[in-house]
Amino acid sequence: MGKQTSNTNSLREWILTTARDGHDIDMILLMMERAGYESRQARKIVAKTLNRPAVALDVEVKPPAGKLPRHPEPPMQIVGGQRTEVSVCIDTPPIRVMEHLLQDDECEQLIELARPRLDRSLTVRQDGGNQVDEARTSRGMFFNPGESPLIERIDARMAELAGLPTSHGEGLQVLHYLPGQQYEPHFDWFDSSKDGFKLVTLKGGQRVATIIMYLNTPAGGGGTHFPNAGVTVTARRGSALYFAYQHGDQASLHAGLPVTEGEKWIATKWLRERPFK
Ligand SMILES: O=C(O)CCC(=O)C(=O)O
Ligand SMILES: [Fe+2]
Repeated sequence: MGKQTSNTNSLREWILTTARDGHDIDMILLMMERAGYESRQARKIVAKTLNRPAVALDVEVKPPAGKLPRHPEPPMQIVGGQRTEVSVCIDTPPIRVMEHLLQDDECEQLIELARPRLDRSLTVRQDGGNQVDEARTSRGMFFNPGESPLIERIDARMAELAGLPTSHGEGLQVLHYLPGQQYEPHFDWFDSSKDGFKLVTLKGGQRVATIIMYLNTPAGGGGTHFPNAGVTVTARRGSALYFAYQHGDQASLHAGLPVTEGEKWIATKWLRERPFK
């Protein structure tokens, strides 16, 4: 590193080139610190340049104190009377792609029930509140746990799939993305070094698994991408993506890729280590 990195643009270029040359993030940070950058500032710039949440660069893996999910086993599972096939298994992070987890008419009903209740999606702020976030441009809504027989049935099916009691589930969330809309790389676990951690984990503790149900098949784009695992799951009506994680798990970094054509509807179920309600 030399004088050429004294302005931000060329510093960003240097970070990108160095990462492409195969140096890992710790090495890039070390080189920056040796060149006089303060550690926090270096992490911030590297995270922004490589489109990684800053937390990705500085966290410890901590297993939950509460219950762990049970990963669905191939070749198939019968959950809530629904026969679902496990078509893909990945070890790191534990990922399962599930076929026919929802029936077509359940997907349709979820979309129609959610449509009039959609609002701009929020993300959890560091102080524990919610915020509109440019990284998440979809619109969404939450069903109340067990608010109707359909929701009750789906909540129960998802809990059974992950081997956790229904009480460990957050309210089912539906998201709607139009062309260009996406959810940038993020973790679903909560970062214990953030001020709001106590508040967001007060009820239910840490998140331990996520199930993303694809309610339609977007005409283009819209897959769920795990940049650190090098995996993209195709969004297809009725299928679902299960993945599990612990605090600090870098492999679980994931993104909702931009929809390029048509629209994308998903329902997300986040599961906690302890009862959420
Ligand atoms: O849209 C997607 O495929 C990903 C959604 C997601 O990551 C989430 O809801 O936590
Ligand atoms: Fe997510």
